Parts: sequence; C-alpha cells; structure tokens
Amino acid sequence: MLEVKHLTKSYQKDKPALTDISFSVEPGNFLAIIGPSGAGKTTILRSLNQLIKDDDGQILLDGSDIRSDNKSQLRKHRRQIGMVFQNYNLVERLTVIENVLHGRLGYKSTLAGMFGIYSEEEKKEALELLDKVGLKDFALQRCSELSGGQKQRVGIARSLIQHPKVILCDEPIASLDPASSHTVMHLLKQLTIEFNIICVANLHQINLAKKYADRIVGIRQGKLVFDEESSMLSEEILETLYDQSISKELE
Ligand SMILES: Nc1ncnc2c1ncn2[C@@H]1O[C@H](COP(=O)(O)OP(=O)(O)OP(=O)(O)O)[C@@H](O)[C@H]1O
Repeated sequence: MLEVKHLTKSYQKDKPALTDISFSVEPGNFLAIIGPSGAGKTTILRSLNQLIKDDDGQILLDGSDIRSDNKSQLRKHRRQIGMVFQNYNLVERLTVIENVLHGRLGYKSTLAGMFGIYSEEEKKEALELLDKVGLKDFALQRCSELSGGQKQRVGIARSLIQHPKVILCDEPIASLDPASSHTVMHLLKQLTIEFNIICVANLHQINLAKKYADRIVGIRQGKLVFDEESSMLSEEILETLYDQSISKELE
C-alpha cells in the first residue's frame, strides 16, 4: 500500500507548492491526479520517487517511509517504483527489447549495466512483457521507428520489468493522439490489475481519468480538494478545481 501523509513542499520561502497532501492507494488500483497547470501534480510525483526532497510529511510504501531512506534503502525503493514519462525517455537508436531491458539496470552492477549483460531469463521476460503490450513483433526494431503510442507501450514494459510495486506516470498520454491515449490508458488499467501493482498518473485529460482511473485526487494551488472514486467527479467539483465550466470535456 502507498500512503502519503501530510506532504508539504516549498521551492521558495513562503510560496508552498504542496500543503498537507494526504492520500493512499491499494495494490491493483489506478489513481489519477488531476488539477490545473501549476497545481503541484508533478511535485507530488517527484516526491513519491524522491527525485525532489519534500519538506515534511511521510511517504509510506508498505509501511516503510521512503523519506527517511539512506542511499542503499533509496536504491531499493527506486527499484520498486517504475516511471513512465510523457516523452517516453527511450534510447531511440537502440532496439525495443534493449530499451525494455534497461528497466533491469537498477538490479545490476555498473559494469554489467554498461556492457548490457542480461540473463536469458531477463530476455524471456522482456519478450513476454512486449507481448502483453502488443509489441512482441517489434522486439528487434529500433525505437526511433515506432509511433508515439508504441513508444509509450515500450516505456510501460520497461517499467514492469523492474518488478515494481508502484508505477508513476507523469502525463503519460500528453503527447499522444486520442486513439493511442485510450490504448495506453486501457493497458495501464489492465496491467495494474494483472500485476496487482499501484498506478499513479498525472493527467490533464479529465474524461480519460474518469473512464480509466479507479480513484481521482484533485489538486488546486498545492492543496488536495478532491479524493474520491472517479465516478464521484462531478461538474461542480471540476468547476471548483479549474475555476471554470469544463462540462464539454465530459461529453
Ligand atoms: N524547480 C522549481 N523551482 C521553483 N518552483 C517550482 C519548481 N518546480 C515547480 N515549481 C512551482 O511549484 C508549483 C507546482 O508545480 P508543478 O510542476 O508541480 O505543477 P503541475 O500541477 O505538475 O503543473 P503542470 O500541469 O503544468 O505540469 C508551481 O507554482 C511551479 O511554478
């Protein structure tokens, strides 16, 4: 279980980016974080992976606070937290399967990682994961030859080969067309259930958050203003969250 308790962060004195944020997510659940630009969504995601140091609060992964980690504990926790990025973060000149295998780097010595030494078991698992994201036949193709939606599916397979407890997705569909966005969101939901992991995604696409996420957290000016099952997200709440009527988004 992932529990965020009273998370607080300021980048600048007297300008809080996050104030007293608390929520929790159970394995097998897909949580979407929504809110206007600058609300603090990315700051939450970066804190969850300790890419930035927050100021106060607790981030408990199965009861253990990752904020108090020493270096080796943090390395272990980072292996348990996969990342999916808006711009995929793939090595374009390498093949699809090589990119998936990069998800194993956190388990390797620097030397084995540098020389790209992977076991037969790891290669077999990479192929199985590519099959799950519908890209088995692309395994030996260069990533530069893929579409955006296909690249994001490689990114998802790369995060899963880490054997994560949590996947953090920072605007995973922001660069995709509508059809690919649905495919990626459907996959995230399905794999979250199949692998019994926690998926937390920052999203601007409210209609897709409502359709695919189990739960939605709404952030406004660094404060949590909504935390409910996604079906509870009403037009009134959206108006409060975004300060304007966006009913068209839900049509
Ligand atoms: N490195 C930084 N230094 C100073 N202020 C920052 C930094 N990163 C973010 N902020 C500020 O913190 C607040 C929250 O930013 P954050 O990027 O978390 O919002 P967001 O909800 O992810 O926005 P968007 O949807 O536009 O990506 C904003 O006021 C932003 O200007």
